[in-house]
Order: sequence, then C-alpha cells, then structure tokens
Amino acid sequence: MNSEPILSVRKLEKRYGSFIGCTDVSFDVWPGEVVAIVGESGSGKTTLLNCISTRLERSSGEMRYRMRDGRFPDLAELTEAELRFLMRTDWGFVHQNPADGLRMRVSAGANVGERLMAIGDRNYGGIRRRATDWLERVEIASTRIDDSPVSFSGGMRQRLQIARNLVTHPRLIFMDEPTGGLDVSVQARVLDLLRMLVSDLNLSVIIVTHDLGVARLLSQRMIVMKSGRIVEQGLTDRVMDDPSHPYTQLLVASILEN
Ligand SMILES: Nc1ncnc2c1ncn2[C@@H]1O[C@H](COP(=O)(O)OP(=O)(O)OP(=O)(O)O)[C@@H](O)[C@H]1O
Repeated sequence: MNSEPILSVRKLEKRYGSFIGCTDVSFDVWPGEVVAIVGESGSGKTTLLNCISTRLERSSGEMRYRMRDGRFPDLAELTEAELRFLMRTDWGFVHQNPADGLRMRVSAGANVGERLMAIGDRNYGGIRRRATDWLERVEIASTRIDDSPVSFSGGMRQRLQIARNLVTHPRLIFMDEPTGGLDVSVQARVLDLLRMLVSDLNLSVIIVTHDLGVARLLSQRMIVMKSGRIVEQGLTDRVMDDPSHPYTQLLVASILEN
C-alpha cells in the first residue's frame, strides 16, 4: 500500500447548535483502501461523511486531502476552482437513493456523459462511446442508452449512479448506504459489481453503512461510531472476529443472531 494517506481527518467536530453530530473524529484513508463507517442510527455516520465531502460545514478540526500534484492541504484552504475539481472529477458520491444522485428527466447516456461535459469534454461522439462503455461495465444494455432512468429498476438506477460517478476516473468515492434501498437479491449483484470496480480502479472509498455484512464484504478497515464518537477502529476482519469495545461486541453479536 502507498505510504502516504489520501485523506487525513483530525479531531473533527460538527455541532448542530449545542447538539453534537460528531466529535473528536480522527482517522486516515490510504490510496486503494475501502473504509467502512458503521454504527446504529443517529451515531453520526452521515454527519461525518457529509463533513468530509464538504457538503456540510465542520465546526472544528482538520481534514487534509492529497491533491493529484502531491500537495496535502486542508480542504478549507482550497480555492473554489480546486473544490469544484474535486466535486466534479476527483471525488464521487453514491447516494442511498439513486434519484438523489441522478437526473431522472434525462437519458441514461446523458446522466453519464454530462459528468464529462462538466469537465470540458466537447467531443460528442467520444462522450457517447464512453457512456456506452460505462453502461456496459455496470451491466446495463447499451440499447437502453436513450432511456430515462425513470424506466429503470432500483438496481439498474443504482448501477447507473455508479457509472455516472466513475466515468471521470475519481480517486475517492463517498458512499452512503449504497445498497440500503434495494432488495436482498439485487443488493448482492450491486455489491459484487462495486467490489470488482473498486479493485479494478484502485479506488479509495469511504462507505457509511449500518449493515456489518456490507462492511465485511467491501471494506479492509472499519470505524465504529456511537453517539458521534469513534469507539473502535481497525482491520475489518479483526474488528468483526475480535471486537474490543462492548458496543462493537453487541453490534457483531446482533448480526450473528440473525
Ligand atoms: N440538521 C440537523 N440538525 C440537528 N441535528 C441533526 C441534524 N442532522 C443530524 N442531526 C443529529 O446528529 C446526530 C447524528 O445524525 P446522523 O444522521 O449523522 O446519524 P447516522 O448515524 O447517519 O444515522 P442514520 O443511520 O439514521 O442516518 C443525530 O442525533 C441526529 O439527530
């Protein structure tokens, strides 16, 4: 594994008025690594993900990101243009509800192609070819390229959202319960696809999930949150097989009972 982290979070805190969303959160993410953030509802997972992806303003703490040129600035030091580059190109965001990450009124091909146009690509033939290629990579027949995602199943919409995110070759993807809204059989297919793409493209991923099975399947490292704080973090296999915090022991025991 590369010896320099792609993301470094230190003592991150987010307050909603006097209420704490998350606090004292510190961790690193390495290139090509999948980190799962797990915990019960209300533990602060989404707050943390939204702060790191700059969709929510933090209250205090540091978040440093490795730019493509090797610099490692705090995200607060970036210019508008640099932040736009991260949002449009270097980062992806896969939402639980595909409708939050797709434009439902334009075609599948346009959903993928417009991410390329947003970064200045104007070669329409080339854009359509790359969109077709990406639809095939996420197992959507290229004959559906002109159809709107309104006519797609939930699993197809989620796979389209993944294609839209990956077409710009991002280095870091944020995922918020990416299989949470899908039937179990459909979940398995999307998880398989994600696992394959993450490994093929050597992506760094931060995935929020309340499903320890998803965390085990996709992640190498796991961060367990409770009441806005990290209570345990470590290699996923170690945390699952030998949890040290009583809360993690409870979480792991609860999935073994099901
Ligand atoms: N906009 C907000 N204003 C006030 N409190 C908020 C806001 N958003 C979240 N919170 C509170 O912050 C805490 C953490 O919420 P968050 O949504 O991050 O948890 P979560 O672990 O992602 O939960 P879930 O799995 O249910 O989405 C909760 O107690 C929540 O009520």
